[in-house]
Amino acid sequence: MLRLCPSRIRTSNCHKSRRTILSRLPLRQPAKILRKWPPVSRTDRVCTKPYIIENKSPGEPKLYIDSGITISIPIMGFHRDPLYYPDPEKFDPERFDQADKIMDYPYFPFGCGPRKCIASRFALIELKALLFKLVLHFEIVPSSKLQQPIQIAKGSFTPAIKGGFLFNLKKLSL
Ligand code: HEM
Repeated sequence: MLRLCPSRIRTSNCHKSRRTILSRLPLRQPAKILRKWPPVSRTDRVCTKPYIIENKSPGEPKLYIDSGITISIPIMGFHRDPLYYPDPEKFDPERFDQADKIMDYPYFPFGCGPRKCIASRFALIELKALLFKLVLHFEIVPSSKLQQPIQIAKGSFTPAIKGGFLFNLKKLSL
């Protein structure tokens, strides 16, 4: 049976008994940068039984999906759909601030269901630890060679920046 992601997917990082200092960031909130820039821009599922997606309005065709068909699920497309995220190109962390509304957003940078990223919690902790160390010891300055505004490079499976993500690290004297 094909199981597409419902729109109310989000990753939960909440595990109160295992809170650490680094994970004291708002746990019930998504990693906001992964909304606009999900490193895995799409995932897919193979349909194992014929499935019909019913039309939502009269006149709209039903969608018949045969077994064996691969469905591509555009994670980044959902994350940038103005239906759910007004002004989707804007990096606006505050848009997630109302915790009770988070469940209403399609947010699944780590995929969903039984084959969801096995390392979703590990990846967030790892990134927080890396960022923590970086901003503790360095000032991060965009390189003069960085093309701005940034554009997505073509031909890369994961979203990559055209020309490279070039920045300099200035060691802070503590
Ligand atoms: C921010 C970092 C990461 C993101 C956004 C990410 C995202 C994803 C996504 C979207 C999938 C497909 C899930 C689906 O189809 O429902 C996936 C699968 C997977 N990821 Fe990640 N991932 C990240 C980091 C990692 C890391 C650090 C590891 C390993 C140390 C990892 C291991 C895996 C594995 C093994 C799968 C396949 C799971 C399965 O097929 O059952 N990921 N990841």
